[in-house]
Amino acid sequence: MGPDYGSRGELSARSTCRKLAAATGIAVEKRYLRPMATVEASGSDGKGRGVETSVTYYRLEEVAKRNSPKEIWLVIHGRVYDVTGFLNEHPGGEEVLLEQAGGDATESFEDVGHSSDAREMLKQYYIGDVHPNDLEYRSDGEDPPKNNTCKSYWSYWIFPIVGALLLGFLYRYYMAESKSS
Ligand code: HEM
Repeated sequence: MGPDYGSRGELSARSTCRKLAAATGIAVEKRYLRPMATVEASGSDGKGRGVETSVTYYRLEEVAKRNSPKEIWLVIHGRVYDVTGFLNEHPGGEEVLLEQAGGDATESFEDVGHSSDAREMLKQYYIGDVHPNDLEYRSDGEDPPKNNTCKSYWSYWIFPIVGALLLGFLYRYYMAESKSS
């Protein structure tokens, strides 16, 4: 039986975010519009041109099967990496990778304090993301937060506005003070 990629019911919970994205014209980083393993996502190629990339989602049970030296997958920060070809090259040795094989290696990866070069290398082994249903915040069956991109929209707006208001009040206060003295 193929993996379960969720039901359409979960899609409505994200409508607020999608509406916001439509209203602002800002593309949502990842779309979960269809219950499929691979969905299209909008991005930029760094030159201002829009490009279409696809994200493949893997269930944790699928990742867990890749736990032998023949095939090693790991999860780090919700992303799935196929490090089979990296086993013999890992400067920290193959043992540590084998210990984490098929599981979430985020904590051990971070505990080692890997360099930025090591983090850059991750890209080479990236094969997809953990399916949203398997992320920790889904474990209680609740819908996830709208998504990180949407959360950041609010912080982009609120902090500058509050800051500008504060500055305005301070300016008026000092002007009133200097007039009265
Ligand atoms: C795809 C995943 C990984 C990549 C690309 C990677 C890459 C690297 C690199 C480039 C280094 C050299 C030191 C540095 O630049 O930070 C390193 C060292 C090391 N890594 Fe990893 N690593 C990965 C996963 C892991 C995991 C899951 C563990 C689990 C414990 C681990 C444990 C270590 C250890 C113990 C060292 C040696 C640190 C030292 O000697 O100071 N690595 N790794």
